[in-house]
Amino acid sequence: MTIVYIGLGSNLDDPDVQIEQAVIQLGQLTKTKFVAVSSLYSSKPMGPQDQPDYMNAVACIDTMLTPIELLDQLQAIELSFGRIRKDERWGARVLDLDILLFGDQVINNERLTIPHYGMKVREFVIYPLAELNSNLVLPDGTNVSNLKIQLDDNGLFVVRK
Ligand SMILES: CC1(C)Nc2nc(N)[nH]c(=O)c2N=C1O
Repeated sequence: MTIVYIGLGSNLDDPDVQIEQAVIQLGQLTKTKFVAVSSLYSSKPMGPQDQPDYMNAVACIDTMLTPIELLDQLQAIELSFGRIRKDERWGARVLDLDILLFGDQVINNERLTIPHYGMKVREFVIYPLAELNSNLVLPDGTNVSNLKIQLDDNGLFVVRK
């Protein structure tokens, strides 16, 4: 089994409901045990500002799936929520499920970049991740609590514990 952290994001069609429903779907992944989910956070859009604020959370699972098997299942969930893969890059979306960390694995191939390429500079990832595990150390030795201290909260706030 491998501990995996997944970033959840939504800013369309009742984002809080999208996140809650997505968490239920994560609990139904094959060969996987659901471990925990962070509080629900509201965050300003990173990238184009002409879109609604986001709802973000981070979930933790313990899985026997391979990284690609997990990616396939997460992309299927996104599609089932109406996410069109050709969504405008950095545009509004109904649901984003990003694999942030897959154990201490470092993966770089055409389908997967793990750890997630932008996670260290995203308060809407680092704050919920530190909430779940303040002692977490990334594969490159970076401590998540130190990353949180260095990151401005950019107006991030907890909507629901
Ligand atoms: C468009 C981009 C980069 N901006 C985001 N901005 C925020 N605040 N939250 C997200 O989940 C998010 N996801 C994205 O994909």
